[in-house]
Amino acid sequence: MNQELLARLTGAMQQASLDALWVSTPENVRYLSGFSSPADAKVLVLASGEATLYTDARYTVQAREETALPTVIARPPETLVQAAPLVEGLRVGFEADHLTVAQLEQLREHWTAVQLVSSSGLIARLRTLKTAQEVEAIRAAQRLADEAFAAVRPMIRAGVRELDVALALETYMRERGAMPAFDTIVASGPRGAMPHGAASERVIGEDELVTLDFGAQLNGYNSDMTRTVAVGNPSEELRRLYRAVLEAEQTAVKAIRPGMSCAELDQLARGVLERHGLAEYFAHSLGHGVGLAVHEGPGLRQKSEEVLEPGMVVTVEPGVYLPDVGGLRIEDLVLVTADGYEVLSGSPMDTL
Ligand SMILES: CSCC[C@H](N)C(=O)N1CCC[C@H]1C(=O)O
Repeated sequence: MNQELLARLTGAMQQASLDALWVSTPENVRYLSGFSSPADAKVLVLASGEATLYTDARYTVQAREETALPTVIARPPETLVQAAPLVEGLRVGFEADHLTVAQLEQLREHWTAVQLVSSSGLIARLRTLKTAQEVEAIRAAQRLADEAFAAVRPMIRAGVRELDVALALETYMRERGAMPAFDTIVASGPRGAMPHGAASERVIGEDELVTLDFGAQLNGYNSDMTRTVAVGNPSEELRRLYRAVLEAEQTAVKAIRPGMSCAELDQLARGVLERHGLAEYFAHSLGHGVGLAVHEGPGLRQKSEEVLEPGMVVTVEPGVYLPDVGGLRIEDLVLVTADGYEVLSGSPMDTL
């Protein structure tokens, strides 16, 4: 864990009046420790800045290779017995957004002389601002996704199953050491009306739009991009939808700069779709931060109170979804820079 990050975290803990933080959210465990099996690990951070990784004997060698943090090898609930002397008499925060009720009961059982405090978003807020190293990791993940798209684009035609397109994208990424960041979305024809239309056995038809939303997870960091491609000659109505979504996407991307409010950015894209009479079909928020998690802060949504800052990496992904007709989405991955933005996704977009 770098010293600046540690100082920011202990500062946030102090503000929340915490003497210690029990970190259980996998992405946060990885963020603090660099350990690549974070679902089987926890980190205890003390206000003094001392941090310890707890994992079990399956990971003895891996932990030695991957983390600079002192490591305790124990399996829960022995983990809690081991940590108990460090937290005795302290106010200890736990991550309410992740810890299950059963796990909280275990903490209560083993840490009897501890004041357990529900905390939320302490590390998530730090994670919204990426270091140069993190930006490089996301850039590499996106580059791989772009290459996968270029390799698979020629097979997206009538007569091919959505599943086979998804498999080709995922195979390309897996062969190069990555995993799919999430279930690859390939939504063709009327399935385009499903924002999360994971690839199905449907065979792509002639003159349809096909929405592909996918990402690579490489060294823990994710990418996220959507392209909608035309097969044959889609109808003028579908083209109209496509052009409206493209305009909304480009308008929002071009407005990105530090100080821009996330709610305002969402409204900018929504306003474009409104002028095209399509706002009611834009069924989700404009975008979200991307990093160790595919979905993280900041949220580019109507009720957000967040403001863009340099170092944030966000998606911009307006879409329209018309039940029984179809729909589409176009999404770029964008870095907020000191004086504007840089689009990290490099795949070409169709012009319709
Ligand atoms: C299941 S991960 C989906 C990734 C995708 N790019 C995405 O974030 N969205 C697609 C529809 C809206 C948005 C979402 O909020 O899930």
